[in-house]
Amino acid sequence: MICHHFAAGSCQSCRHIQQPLTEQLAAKQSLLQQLLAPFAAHEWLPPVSGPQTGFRNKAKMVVLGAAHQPILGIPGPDGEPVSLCDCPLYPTDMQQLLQQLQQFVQQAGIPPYRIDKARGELKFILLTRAQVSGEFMLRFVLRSSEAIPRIERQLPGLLQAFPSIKVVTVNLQPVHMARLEGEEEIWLAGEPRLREVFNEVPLYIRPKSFFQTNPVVAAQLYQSAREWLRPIAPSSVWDLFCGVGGFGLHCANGDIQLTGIEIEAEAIACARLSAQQLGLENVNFQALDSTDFAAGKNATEVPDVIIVNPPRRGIGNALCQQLSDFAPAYILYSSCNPQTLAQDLAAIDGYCLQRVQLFDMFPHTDHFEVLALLRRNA
Ligand SMILES: C[S@@+](CC[C@H](N)C(=O)[O-])C[C@H]1O[C@@H](n2cnc3c(N)ncnc32)[C@H](O)[C@@H]1O
Ligand code: SF4
Repeated sequence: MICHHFAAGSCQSCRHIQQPLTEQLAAKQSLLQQLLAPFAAHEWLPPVSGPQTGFRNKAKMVVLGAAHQPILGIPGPDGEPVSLCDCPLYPTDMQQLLQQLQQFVQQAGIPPYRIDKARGELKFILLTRAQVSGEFMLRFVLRSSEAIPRIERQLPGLLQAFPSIKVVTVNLQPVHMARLEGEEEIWLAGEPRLREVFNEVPLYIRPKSFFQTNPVVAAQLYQSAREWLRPIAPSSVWDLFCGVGGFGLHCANGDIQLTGIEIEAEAIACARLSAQQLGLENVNFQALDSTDFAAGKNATEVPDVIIVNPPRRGIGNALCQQLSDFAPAYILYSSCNPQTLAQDLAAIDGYCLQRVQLFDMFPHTDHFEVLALLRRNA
C-alpha cells in the first residue's frame, strides 16, 4: 500500500506498509507459531484480516505549530510538524473532519502547547468514530481551562458543519510531559457517550474507556469468542479486563451468569448500559482490579469459563497462579502481545492449548491480536 508520508520518511509508524498484506500476515503467523510452539496447539485457524486502509476508528493527534498555523499530526524526523489529517488509516469522512479541526483550532485562536517551552494550551485532539453510524466523539486535551471559552465560541459553527459530531469534551492535563490524558474530563456538547454496534450487540464508547481501534476485525474477534464458547454451553462466565464488555456481552444469553471485571469505572457504566439494552439480567459488571477480584473468590464460586483480555503486559504471575488453582473447565485468552501471552501460558498449569487464531487488528505494524482457547486437562 502507498502512504506518501511513509515514502517521504515523515511518518514511519507503519513499518511494513510497503509489503503486501499477505506477506505481513504470513510473517505474523510464523512468529506466533514460533512463540506458541511449546504449547502444541491442537488446532490453528486461518488468520483473520480486514481492510488495508480506512480501518482505524481512533486518531490521537498532537497539536503542533503556532496559533495562526496549527498542525494536527506528529513532529517529523527533522523536528518540523507533519500534518497527518490525510493518514490513509482513517476513513475518508474522518480525514475530512481532521482537516476541518485543524482550521477550527486556527479560527478559535488556541495556542498549541509547546513542549520545549512548556507554554501554550492545546496538547492533543482525540477523535473516535463509530462504524455503525459514522458519528464522532471529539476531545480536546488542554493544559488548563483557559482556552475553553474560545472552543465554546467556535463550537456551534463546527457542529453545524459536522452534525455527525455527537460528543464533545475537554480533558485537562496540567502536567508537563505526562501521559496523554489527565483525570478531569469536562463535557462541552452533545451526548455523554458514542454508540457502536458489533454483531447486533450495542457497545458504548466514553471518553476514558478503552475501545478496540479496528472495528471490522474486532467484530470478528468477538463473534469468534461467541462461536467458540457456544458448544461449551457454560452456565457461568467471568470476563476479566472486560472494558465496555465486548467479549462477555457477545457470549451472554439469558441462561449464562456473566461477571465482568474492569478497573475503569466509566467502561463498567457502558457495559451495564449495554446489558440493560440487551435485556440481560444475570449479569454483574464491577469496577475492580482483576487480580484482587479473583483473590477474593473461593473454589466453589469458580465459573465454567474465564475470559481474559489484558493490556500488553499480560495477566501476570499472580493471576496465572489463581487461574491454575481455580481450574475452570476453559480459559479464553485474547491477547494483543504474543510474547506476554506465551509467558502467561507457561505460567498456567493444567491446561492444553485447544485452538488459536490470529486477528490482524493492526495492519502494517508488528502488532496483532491472538485468541487462544485453553481446555483443562482431563
Ligand atoms: C486490552 S483492553 C480490553 C478491553 C475489553 N476486553 C475489550 O474487548 O475492549 C484491557 C482492559 O483492561 C483494563 N485493565 C487494566 N488493568 C486492569 C486491572 N488490573 N484489572 C482490571 N482491568 C484492568 C483496561 O482498563 C482495559 O479496559
Ligand atoms: S500512520 Fe498513517 S501517515 Fe503514518 S505511516 Fe501509517 S499510514 Fe502513513
